Amino acid sequence: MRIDVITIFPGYLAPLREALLGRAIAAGLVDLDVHDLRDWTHDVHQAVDDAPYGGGPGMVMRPQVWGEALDAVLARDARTPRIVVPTPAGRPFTQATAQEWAGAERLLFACGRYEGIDQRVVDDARGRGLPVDEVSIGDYVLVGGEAAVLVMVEAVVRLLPGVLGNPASAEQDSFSDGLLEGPAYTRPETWRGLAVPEVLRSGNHAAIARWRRDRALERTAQRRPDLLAALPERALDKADRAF
Ligand SMILES: N#Cc1c(N)n[nH]c1-c1ccc2c(Cl)cn(Cc3cccnc3)c2c1
Repeated sequence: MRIDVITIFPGYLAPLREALLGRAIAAGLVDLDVHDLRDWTHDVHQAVDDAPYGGGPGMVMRPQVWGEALDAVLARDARTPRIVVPTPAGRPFTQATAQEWAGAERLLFACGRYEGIDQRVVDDARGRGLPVDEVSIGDYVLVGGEAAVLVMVEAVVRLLPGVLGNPASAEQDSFSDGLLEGPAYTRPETWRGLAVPEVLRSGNHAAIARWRRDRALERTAQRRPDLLAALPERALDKADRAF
């Protein structure tokens, strides 16, 4: 997978070259290029923003600069990317989104700042038949798109074959079966007077699986009843319903 990121703060994306993601890049599983939007300005001030039409607070990012940047970055690889534009007004980014994007050959993230990117940049890209996803990572307000891109790239890249040491981890993710993960434990057996649940030390794999499923159902019901309500009928078996 090729990932391109366009931003006015390239340094903000440095963590993408650390740890798991860094190893994926080193292993050739991911090609990452981070581009400075100001490389496509032509004035001495390298202006990337201007006042909003219709008035209002803040500034809006100029379409000319973004148009040139996107055209140039698109042309650097024959593969057509999904263009991802983080925005507070976007569709929710979920595990399902990450799984969908993990199948893409190429992702191009357009990181904006200020009050956002002139809407005509997205409209022009869509008008040329390019797939554009305007997404939000959650119901809170950030200062720009870079933090969102760090989150989304990690969520996607960890799903790529060969990235996680143990592929089962991704299969047993929270959300992968529609439920939150239950509690996890490791040695010692007792710590500060708190013991590991006995069933986990029983060696009875059926009982352990049942206990873990019950804890996942319990936690999901307590913390994310919306996820439970969204589960398809077939997702809960008779034992689940008895829980
Ligand atoms: N994804 C996501 C996401 C999220 N979950 N919160 N905030 C953002 C986000 C993403 C992109 C931008 C761009 Cl471009 C500018 N801003 C600042 C801003 C703040 C309030 C209203 N308008 C713009 C962004 C905030």
